[in-house]
Amino acid sequence: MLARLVLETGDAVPTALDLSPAHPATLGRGRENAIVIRCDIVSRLHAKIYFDDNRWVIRDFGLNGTRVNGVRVNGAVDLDDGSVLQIGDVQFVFTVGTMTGPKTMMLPAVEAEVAAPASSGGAARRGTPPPLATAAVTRAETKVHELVYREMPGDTHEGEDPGDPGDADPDGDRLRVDELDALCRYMTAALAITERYDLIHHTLRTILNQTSARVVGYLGLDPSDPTPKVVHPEKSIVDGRLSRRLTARVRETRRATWLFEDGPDSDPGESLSAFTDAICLPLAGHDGAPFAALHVYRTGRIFAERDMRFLEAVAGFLAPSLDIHRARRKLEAENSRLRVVAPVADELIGDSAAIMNLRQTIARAAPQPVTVLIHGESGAGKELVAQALHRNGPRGHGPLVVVNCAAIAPTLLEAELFGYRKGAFSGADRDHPGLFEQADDGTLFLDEVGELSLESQAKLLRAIEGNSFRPVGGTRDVKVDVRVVAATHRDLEEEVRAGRFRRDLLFRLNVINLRVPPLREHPEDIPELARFFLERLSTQCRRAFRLTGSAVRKLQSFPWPGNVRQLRAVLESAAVLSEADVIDADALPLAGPAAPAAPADTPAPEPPADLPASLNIDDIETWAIRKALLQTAGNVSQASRLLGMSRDTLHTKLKKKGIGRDSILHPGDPNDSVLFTPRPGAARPKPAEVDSIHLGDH
Ligand SMILES: Nc1ncnc2c1ncn2[C@@H]1O[C@H](COP(=O)(O)OP(=O)(O)OP(=O)(O)O)[C@@H](O)[C@H]1O
Repeated sequence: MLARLVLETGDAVPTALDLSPAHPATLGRGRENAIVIRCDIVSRLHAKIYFDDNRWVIRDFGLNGTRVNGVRVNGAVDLDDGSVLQIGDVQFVFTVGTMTGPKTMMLPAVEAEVAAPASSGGAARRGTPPPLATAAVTRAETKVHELVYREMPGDTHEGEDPGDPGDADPDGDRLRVDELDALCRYMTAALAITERYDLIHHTLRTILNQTSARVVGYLGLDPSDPTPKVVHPEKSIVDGRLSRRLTARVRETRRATWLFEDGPDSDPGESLSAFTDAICLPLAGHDGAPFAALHVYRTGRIFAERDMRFLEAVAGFLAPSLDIHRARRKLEAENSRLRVVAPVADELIGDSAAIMNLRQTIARAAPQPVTVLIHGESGAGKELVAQALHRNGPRGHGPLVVVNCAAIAPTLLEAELFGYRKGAFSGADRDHPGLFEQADDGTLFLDEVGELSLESQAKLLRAIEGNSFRPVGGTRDVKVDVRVVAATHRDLEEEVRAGRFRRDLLFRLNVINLRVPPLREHPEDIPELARFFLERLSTQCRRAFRLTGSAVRKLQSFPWPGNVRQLRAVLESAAVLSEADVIDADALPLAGPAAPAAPADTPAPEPPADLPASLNIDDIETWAIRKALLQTAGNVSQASRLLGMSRDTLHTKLKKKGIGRDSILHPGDPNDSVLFTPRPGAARPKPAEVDSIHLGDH
C-alpha cells in the first residue's frame, strides 16, 4: 500500500515524500534521513515510518517526542489516512494511496530523468506542471512539485539498511570503513591512469558508486581544457546541463557549495529542477583558482554529511592529479614539437640581394596575423623561412609545429591534424590532441601543402576559416588560435588549373606570398654558407675544416639542383671522409662542372697529389710526403708519423726536395691562401699541432 507524507508547516526537506512498503523513511535532523527536519529540538534520528503487518506505523526515537493527531507517541503507533504528525515545530500530513493522484503522475517522469536523462530533458519534457518549467517559480512552490519522489532501488548507502533505524549513524559525518576502503581503491587505481579523460571518468564512476548521487559531472572552467565536460551516467550527456549557478558560485568563492544549505527559499534553477540536492566542488590548481568544477546531484533525499566528506576527499585528490596530467600533456606537446622542429640552422645565411630581399619580406610579414604561402624549390630554405616568420612574430613564444603533408597518408591526415577522441576508431584507446591543438597559440607550418588530397584540402580550409575543428569521434568543436604558414615546391596556380588544388584554399593560404630563391640564383652566398656549415661540423667533430680556393670555386660553379640542403650534404660528406681538415676541390663529391682552369700565365700545375709523377722511387717518396702533408694540413709532426720517419728526416727531405707549403695546400694557384680559418669559438687544432703548421719555417 502506497502512502505519502506532505509538509504542512515548518522547515523540512523534501517537502513531500511518497512511501512504499519496500521503502520506509526516517525523519530527523541528520542529513542521512529521508526527510531532514531543520529544527534544533529534533533529534538527529527522530522517527521512522514503515509498513508492517499491512499497516503504516510510526516509531519515535526522539528525545522530545513525536505526536500523532496531538497525542505523544509512546514507542510506535499506527498511521491512518489524514494523520497529522508533529515533530518539533514541524507538521506533516500522512495520506494513504496518493500514488494515483495527479502529483504521483510525476513519479515515473522523475525516475526517467534519473535513469535516462538524455531522453527526458528539462522539466517541461518531464510532464511536470508548467510552473516547474519557468524560472519564476519560487523554491517553495517548486518543491511541492519537483521533490516528489519515490525512493529508488539502491538509493541506500552500501551496507545501510533503511529498515533499521539503528543504522542511521549519529556521527553521520565520519566516513565508514567501506567508504575509506573505496577511497583507497579509487586513489590506487587513479595513480595508474595516464589519460585525463580516463581519470575524470574513473572519478565520476567512483562517486556514483560510492555516494547516493544520481548524476555526476566534470566541468572545465579553462577554455583550453581538452575535456571540457564529462557527465556520468553517459546517457545524461545530451541533456545533462550542469548548473551554471553552482559553477559560478564555486568559481567565485573557491569553496564547495551545497544546495541544501541554501535554505528553502532559494531557487535552484532549471538545470537542477529534477534533483533534490546538489553539491558542487571546485578543483583548484596551485594558485587556488578553480580550473574545473565537480557537480554531484541526487534525487529523493538530500546528501548525507558523509557524502560531502567523501566528495571533498575525492576532489582533494583529483585536482592535483589533473594538474599533473595537464603539466605532462604540456611537456608531451613541447617534446613532440621539439622533435619535429629541431632546427639545423636558426638564421638565414647570405648577404646576396636575393637573401636580403627575402629577409626584408619576412620582417614585414612576421608581425601580421595572416597566413603566408612560401614557395620555393626543395632544400632552398622554406622551413627556415617559416621558422623566421614564427620567431619574429608575436607568437614567437608559442609552439611551432611542423607538418609534412606529403608524409601523412590521406586517411590519417584528419586524425593527425585534428586529433581524435578515445574510442573514435579501433586502437584509439585515449584522447589524442592533433597538430592544430599542439600549435595553439603558435604557428602551424604545413610543409608540402600541395601534396594534400582534395578531401583533406576541404577539411583544412574549414579549420583555417573557422579557427576551430572537431576531433575525430568528438562531439564538440575545439577552438584554437593558430597562425598557418604553408609551403610548397609546386606551382599552385597551375595545380588549381589542373583541378588538383582548391582555388579557395589557395586564396586563403596565399595572403602573403614569399618566394625562396634557389641556390643557383645566389651563388655569391656559397662561401658564407660553406663557412657556416663547416664551422658547425668543426665544432661537432672537434676539428677545423677549411676549403681551398679551388674547392670554393667548384662549389660556386655547381648548379645545385638540391639547393642549400645539397650543399650542406656535400660538405658533410667531404669533411667526414677527409683525413685532412683542408678540403680540396677533388674531395667534394660533386658530379658536375669542375673548378675553372687556372690562369694561363701561372706555372704548369704539378701532377695531382694523389698520384706519383712516375714509378721512380724518388717520385713516389715525393708523392707520399706531399700526400701526408696534405692530409695533415701541413702538420710536420703528424705527417712524419704517417710516413714512418722522424720529424728531422722529414724536414731534411722537404728542404732537399724543395717542397713548400703553398705548392701543397694550393696547387696551381699561388694566390690561394688557406681558406676559412674558423671563427672565434670554432674548434681549432691543439697547440701541439699548431706549432708545426708553417712548413717553410721548419
Ligand atoms: N639561407 C640559408 N641559410 C642557412 N641554412 C639554410 C639556408 N637555406 C637553407 N638552409 C639549410 O638547408 C637545409 C634545407 O632547408 P629547408 O628544410 O628549410 O628547405 P625546404 O625548402 O623547406 O626543403 P623541402 O621543401 O624539401 O622541405 C636545412 O638544413 C636548412 O637549415
